[in-house]
Amino acid sequence: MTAHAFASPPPTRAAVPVLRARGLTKTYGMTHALAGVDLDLLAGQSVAVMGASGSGKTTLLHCLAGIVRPSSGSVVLTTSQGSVEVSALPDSQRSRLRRERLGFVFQEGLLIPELTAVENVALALMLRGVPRPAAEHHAGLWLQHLGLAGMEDRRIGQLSGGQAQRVAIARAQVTGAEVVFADEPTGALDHATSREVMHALLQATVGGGRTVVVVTHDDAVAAQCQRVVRLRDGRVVADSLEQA
Ligand SMILES: Nc1ncnc2c1ncn2[C@@H]1O[C@H](COP(=O)(O)OP(=O)(O)OP(=O)(O)O)[C@@H](O)[C@H]1O
Repeated sequence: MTAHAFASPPPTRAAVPVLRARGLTKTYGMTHALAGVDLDLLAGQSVAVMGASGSGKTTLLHCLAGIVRPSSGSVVLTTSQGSVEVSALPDSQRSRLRRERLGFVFQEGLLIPELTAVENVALALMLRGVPRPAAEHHAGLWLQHLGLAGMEDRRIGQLSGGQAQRVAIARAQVTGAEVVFADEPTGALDHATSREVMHALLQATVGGGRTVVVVTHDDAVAAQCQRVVRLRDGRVVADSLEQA
């Protein structure tokens, strides 16, 4: 079985948005981090979310991914397993949804330094009940697929920043997540490595019919995505899809 076979692409649902946000607001005290966002993300689409510091990018990502609940508005996720209103779920069900149906690549990687590359990736499967030998086998296939053959048994601290981000990409992909969220996935990398990591991320996601949402300050990273959404003061002020 190949890495692709284990995390097979979902059927095409071109007309139905994978994520549909309506009237999203998020308020922290006096701060309106999101001030009314409507957004449809399609299957197989790569979307960069850009904007100045404090414009609400991470808050939007966190609301879309069910990490935080919006103050008002809704987020509906539609995958091959059906539709769910993420924003209406209690905390425990949102955690489960994130673990089972979504993938995450954050700048810090969220990798466990004490574990090896293959153990970090396998953990995502073991949390879903896959026995360790099978989990490590499939984790190894994804690491190979992302150019990390021979590095499976290194701890995270023994990898370069770009290699560690590839481990994070493998971890986000190994469960077959149909939507992957990346917050500044290349923020700590040099230009060439950033390009390679973005390429690996896009190949592993969009290449398999999955959707990827990337928060970034970097124009070069955004240019690798199919669509760019710009935020200002918690609102969408530009969307390359609408301009196209
Ligand atoms: N947990 C929180 N508590 C209070 N205020 C918050 C919280 N999270 C975000 N904010 C505020 O909400 C606004 C939007 O923050 P957010 O992190 O979404 O912006 P951003 O565009 O991702 O910024 P950056 O590019 O600097 O990461 C900011 O004014 C921020 O200070």
